[in-house]
Amino acid sequence: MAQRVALAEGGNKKTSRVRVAVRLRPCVGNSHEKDEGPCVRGLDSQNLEIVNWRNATETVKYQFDVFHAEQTTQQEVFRSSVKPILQHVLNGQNASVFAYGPTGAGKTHTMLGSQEQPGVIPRAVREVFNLVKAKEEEGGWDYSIGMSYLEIYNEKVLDLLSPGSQDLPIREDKDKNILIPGLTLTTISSFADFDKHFIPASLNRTTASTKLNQRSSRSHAVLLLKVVRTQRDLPHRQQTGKLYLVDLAGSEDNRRTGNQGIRLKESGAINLSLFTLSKVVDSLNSGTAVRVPYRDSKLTRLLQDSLGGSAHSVMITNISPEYEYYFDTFNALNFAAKSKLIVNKPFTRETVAAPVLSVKRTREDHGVRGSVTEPQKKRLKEERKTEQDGSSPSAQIHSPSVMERLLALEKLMMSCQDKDKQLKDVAQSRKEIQVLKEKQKELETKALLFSRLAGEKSAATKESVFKNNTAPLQRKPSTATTANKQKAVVQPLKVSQLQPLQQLAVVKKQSVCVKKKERKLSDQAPDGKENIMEHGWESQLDTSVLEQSRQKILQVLNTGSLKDLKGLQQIGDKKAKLILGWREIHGHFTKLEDLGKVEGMTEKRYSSFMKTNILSAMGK
Ligand SMILES: Nc1ncnc2c1ncn2[C@@H]1O[C@H](COP(=O)(O)OP(=O)(O)OP(=O)(O)O)[C@@H](O)[C@H]1O
Repeated sequence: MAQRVALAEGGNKKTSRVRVAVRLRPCVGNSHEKDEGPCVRGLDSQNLEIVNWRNATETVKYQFDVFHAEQTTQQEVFRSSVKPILQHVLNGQNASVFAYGPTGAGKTHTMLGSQEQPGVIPRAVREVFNLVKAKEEEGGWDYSIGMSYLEIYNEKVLDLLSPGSQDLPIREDKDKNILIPGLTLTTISSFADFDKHFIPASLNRTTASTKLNQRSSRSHAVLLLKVVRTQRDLPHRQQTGKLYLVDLAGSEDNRRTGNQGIRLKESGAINLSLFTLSKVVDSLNSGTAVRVPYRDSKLTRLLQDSLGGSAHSVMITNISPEYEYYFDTFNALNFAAKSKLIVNKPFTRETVAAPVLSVKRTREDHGVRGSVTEPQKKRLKEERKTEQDGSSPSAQIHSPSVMERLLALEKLMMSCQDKDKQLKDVAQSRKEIQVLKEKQKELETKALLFSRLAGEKSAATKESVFKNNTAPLQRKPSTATTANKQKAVVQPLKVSQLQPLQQLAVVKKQSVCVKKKERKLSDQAPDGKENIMEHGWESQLDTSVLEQSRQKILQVLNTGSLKDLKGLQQIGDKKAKLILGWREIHGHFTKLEDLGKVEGMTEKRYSSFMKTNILSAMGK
């Protein structure tokens, strides 16, 4: 009997890298902020630079697939970043566009826009209808379009087309398609039809006023357009393509949003899901993770298809020009830089109404993305070896122990809000910074000597490569830097951000210790259990409770204030500051073992830290 059978692959097996665009919002602040000038600006249609707060004379440069400057219109953003991927949806493939960035940077403006300046969503829907019309005229296939619209609010999936509905589950079918049973799918036959459903549903989205944005999105909103095309003649092939248009909630620094109560809870959920998104990206980039943590948040579970999955994806990172948002912008750019390394494998989803032998799926088809391939293993082995014998020039140039402390201290000086305390801390920190800078200089002189010997380009040549002819960006006066600091004391972050696998290739002594530690901590016994020598006490505990405690500690490490960090066992003032500093430089701790990379956290201290904190959390 004729049967509809899913084909494993419909045709296109090519890989598709996540395209990353960055859009800079115009300055919308008061005149005082405008006087300060922007902290970031575009250099051309792909490159931009941001002031380097660590050095008054330096900027950090980034390159993306597209850079949209302040004056870029909604039409241009759509035409260059979104329109090219829409055609795939009509061929049974998935595509997704998501707006990422800190609160108030223009994500909703980009995705939704306004009546006068419609954004990506209305333009994309209109374009899909246009494409369908043109295809129908070609003949041979019938098309139907359906829409769903949901928000993820406080880790709940809510149907915006059916307000009042309960939290919906997210499931995955055997072909790795992400499904939401119970989600309304409304058939639409024209753009006007879409508008009729979309506008009232948008009003159901949860927004609220915070100090940084009058109408801040408190949820991640996802519009899904499902295009099904069916062949008119036998064998009546049917292809289903999905377009996800996602307006993410913004990452928030609650010291500045002034969030309290319910807003603070929302913010916790937003930050946690964005943190998981960052972990997913790290995991995909490292290529070594056994498991990509998609399931750790609803957002990543839903975007599983779009990140390292089967979609043609575009991420539009929105950033703000004002100094007020400097660190948010910096973090967003670093996230965007690592996201552009992700590769997706789009394929056509097709069914036919004829008896078809089921196609055997290869291991790759099943999406075993995280497993370590032989070449990857070899590369990792080589990297470890390089670090251990110190033969990498970069291993000689960076010194995290000195540099991280320097950065952490400077950051603390810049962000400290309590004025009295600031004066005291600044005097103390200045002294420490001076000592650290001397050490840094000493290391650089050695590094320079080494790289000359190794025939590398000198630091001066490297610096000139980054020079451009445009006038320098205005630098906000900072107590942490001096005007005569002509030589860059640190490498622009770009170098390490774009080569995550080499990020640990730092000073020989430390990296050897960190690597060994990392390997030992993450070593798995053949049966998958953790090394009993390291974690013997853990095996006595209930695994789910243990995992909960670990997650709690990880959350404090990633989102806790200085006070929260000091609330952890064995974390004093100095260590808490070093953790904050590490966070500023590297973003979040992907896993607890990363704590081993923080200055002074030896293997023994780490084990003892974990044991004490977990047992104390469990009241033992
Ligand atoms: N490109 C732009 N041109 C003009 N105005 C803009 C632009 N981008 C953003 N804005 C304005 O900036 C303000 C904040 O933008 P928006 O609400 O889109 O930020 P958001 O990133 O979605 O914030 P949140 O995460 O808090 O929801 C709005 O008033 C918006 O109209």
